Amino acid sequence: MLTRSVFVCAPDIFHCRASGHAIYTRTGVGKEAMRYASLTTVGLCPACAASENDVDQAHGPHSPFCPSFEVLSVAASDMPPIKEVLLGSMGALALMTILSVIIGRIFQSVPAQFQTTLPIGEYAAVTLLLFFGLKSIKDAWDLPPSKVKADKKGGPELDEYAEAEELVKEKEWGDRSMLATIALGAAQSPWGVASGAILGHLVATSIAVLGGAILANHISEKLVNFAFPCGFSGFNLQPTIRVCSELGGASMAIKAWYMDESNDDPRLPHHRNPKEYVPVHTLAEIGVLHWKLNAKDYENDPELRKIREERGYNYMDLLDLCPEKVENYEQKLKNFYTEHIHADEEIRYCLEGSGYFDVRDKEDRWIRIWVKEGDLIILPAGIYHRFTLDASNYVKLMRLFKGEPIWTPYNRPQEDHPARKEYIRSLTEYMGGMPVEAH
Ligand SMILES: CSCCC(=O)C(=O)O
Ligand SMILES: [Fe+2]
Ligand code: NI
Repeated sequence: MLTRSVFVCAPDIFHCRASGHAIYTRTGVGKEAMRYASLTTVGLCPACAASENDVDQAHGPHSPFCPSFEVLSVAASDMPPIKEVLLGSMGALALMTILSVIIGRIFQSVPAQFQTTLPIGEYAAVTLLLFFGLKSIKDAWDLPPSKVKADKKGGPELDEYAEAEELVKEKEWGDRSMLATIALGAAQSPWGVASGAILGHLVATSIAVLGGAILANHISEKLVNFAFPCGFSGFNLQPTIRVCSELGGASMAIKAWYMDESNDDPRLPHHRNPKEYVPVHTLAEIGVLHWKLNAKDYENDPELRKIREERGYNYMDLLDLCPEKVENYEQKLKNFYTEHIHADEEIRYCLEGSGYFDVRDKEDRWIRIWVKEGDLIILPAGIYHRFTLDASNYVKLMRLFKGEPIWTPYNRPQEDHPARKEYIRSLTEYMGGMPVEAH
């Protein structure tokens, strides 16, 4: 039987007004896209498509997120040329992809406050990608071998439609790819995502159109389901790498990253593009130690007591960093953000709110350490550092000290300061003295 593929989409199954046969259409945004998407025969099944372009009555509003590229065999004589099909569907897909990316951006950029303290868009991206990727694999896994259709020689068309209908109901991987696009658009560079997704669709569409007849017999449905997560990720390699790095970041005990070079507001995160997280062992290598404690019960916390006893931190005070409680608030913040060292360790335990401790690494790059409730960090004597509030604009810190507290900052440059020299020496030596319980 002569066949050519048509794109179909789950919500767009309706019935031939003449014969009552199920008809599958390619969705688009609005009539134009639909028409381009080769739907001259919509409204009538190919067999009854004597009259043309009776398109719209049967068709409700389109979902803009429905670029499914399921494939169905239809008698070729009733179909427009392949070039039109390809161009039309690509146009619709490109439009939907761009829309998705825009939606993703809006989703991300809503409240600046959330964006910096809680990267919702990025977590959502990771979650969605994981979810759809895994679901696709699971679907493939669950698909019984009997569903893999045996080659059928020109059976009645009605059967093929019915079978395709079943297939369509079962899977909506186009929708999945759109959701993933929205999510990636939220988390990543919009141009990269848009071009990656469009390229991905172009290749998938070409394969679908050209190999439509083969796919229509869904010999490789199982394969397609396995291939989807890989393929989509492949075409979005860069964003995927970023999402993986985001996953890494989300799972970190304490978040730290290399800073960009921009002079924007210090209270913004100042991530590099792409983000570069710094693992705790790298922090440990430059002598920065970290513990996660229960800040809610800091007065009775046995873990805190143990650290204080072991390290001799007999002095303690609380610093509530807000304009009402701190004298010379603005000036103090300015001083905190001026690069400096101390002759002693700087020990800070975050009880509420959050803020950024920036420290220089061995190559003199800034590492930004995001300290939140429950984070206790120790900066070694002699390390260049500074502190700023983040977008939440509030932090309550416990300050600890061995003996009488001395907070004197020595602003950079301090290459001849004994504490600096000692610190440099300790960096070049084996850092074996690190307490192992720090994490
Ligand atoms: C607000 S505590 C951190 C600021 C700092 O580096 C310091 O106090 O020396
Ligand atoms: Fe300091
Ligand atoms: Ni612990």
